[in-house]
Amino acid sequence: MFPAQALSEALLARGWRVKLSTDARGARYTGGFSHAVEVEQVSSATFARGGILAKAAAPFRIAGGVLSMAARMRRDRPDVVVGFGGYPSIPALGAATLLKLPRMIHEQNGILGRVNEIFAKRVDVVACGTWPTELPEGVEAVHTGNPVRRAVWERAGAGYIVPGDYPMSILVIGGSQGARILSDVVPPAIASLPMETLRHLRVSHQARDEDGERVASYYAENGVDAEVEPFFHDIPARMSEAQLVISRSGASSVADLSVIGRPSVLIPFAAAAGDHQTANARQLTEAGAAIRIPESKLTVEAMTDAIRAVLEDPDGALQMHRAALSVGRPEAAEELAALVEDLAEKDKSR
Ligand SMILES: CC(=O)N[C@H]1[C@@H](OP(=O)(O)OP(=O)(O)OC[C@H]2O[C@@H](n3ccc(=O)[nH]c3=O)[C@H](O)[C@@H]2O)O[C@H](CO)[C@@H](O)[C@@H]1O
Repeated sequence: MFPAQALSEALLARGWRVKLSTDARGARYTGGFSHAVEVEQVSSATFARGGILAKAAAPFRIAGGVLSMAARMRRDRPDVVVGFGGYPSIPALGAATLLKLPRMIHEQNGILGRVNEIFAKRVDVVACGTWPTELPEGVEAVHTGNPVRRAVWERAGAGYIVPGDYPMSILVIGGSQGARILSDVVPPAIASLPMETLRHLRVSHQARDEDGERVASYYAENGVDAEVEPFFHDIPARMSEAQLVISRSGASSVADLSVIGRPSVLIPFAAAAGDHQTANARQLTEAGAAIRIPESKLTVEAMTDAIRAVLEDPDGALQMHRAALSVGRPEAAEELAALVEDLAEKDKSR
């Protein structure tokens, strides 16, 4: 949802009206959007999840969503329709294709997701968050980078305090849902740090609801000052205060890390389609901004070594901070908004 939020912020600032079309589930995650964005719910469905009945009903739900969206778009005539992938984007993109409205997609990862793959050849432009992105031949593609929210780009290059003998913090995040593997491995790794380090350390740890209690008590029993939440609404602030971030390498997490510029230890989600999280992590590891630990090699010892490598080497940490910034694209939302405007203009002059 964050890339759509970031684009809506840039478009509103340029004076556009913005509507967000999503399904009932997506509508629950729109809290960060400006009140000026109208949220329109539409039915959609996935073939990938659910029982046999849900799968059998999926084509009908999708067709219903496309037709209802087409009726609304005939009335509203949006200047441009932008899809960010995922099945909730099918009705709006499907309707825009039927009505031949200007339309584009943005792909966050280096490999097209299933829905974006279907629409890549049916849209005017494919904007890419990662470069290069594997695309079918003949597709017009532009590298915009992954748009980050205003609260993130406002902290672009926020001053970095190198690790030392004063209050320090580590942020642990597992994508938008939290990651069990990080809740298993990170608390014991942090608890094994020297007393001298622990005395100055504060940890923010995002854990899944079902893991929260055991993670919080483990930290408390081992004398670690930690805050454990299922979702932090102030990640940009916490990230800019952190000396080190331990994270999955989902596209938006990598974008946030590179715009704010923080050293990280990344554990790509091994089951992600086409191993795209390893590709996402590469942007930061190749620049020297992150240490990657594949899930297959993730142990408490490997995590402890990685944390110590950053916290006990202030010069190295400073280099990692600079390296992260060198790949950040704080202007991605503006570039994407400019692309949307170009498409709207092109259509008017047709
Ligand atoms: C498990 C999975 O399939 N994940 C995919 C999903 O990632 P998912 O959406 O889970 O994760 P991302 O890293 O892309 O985005 C997470 C966002 O949530 C923010 N955050 C996180 C924790 C928190 O407490 N508060 C908070 O605000 C992060 O800073 C980041 O901006 O879509 C991405 C974009 O297609 C893919 O790259 C990921 O592979």
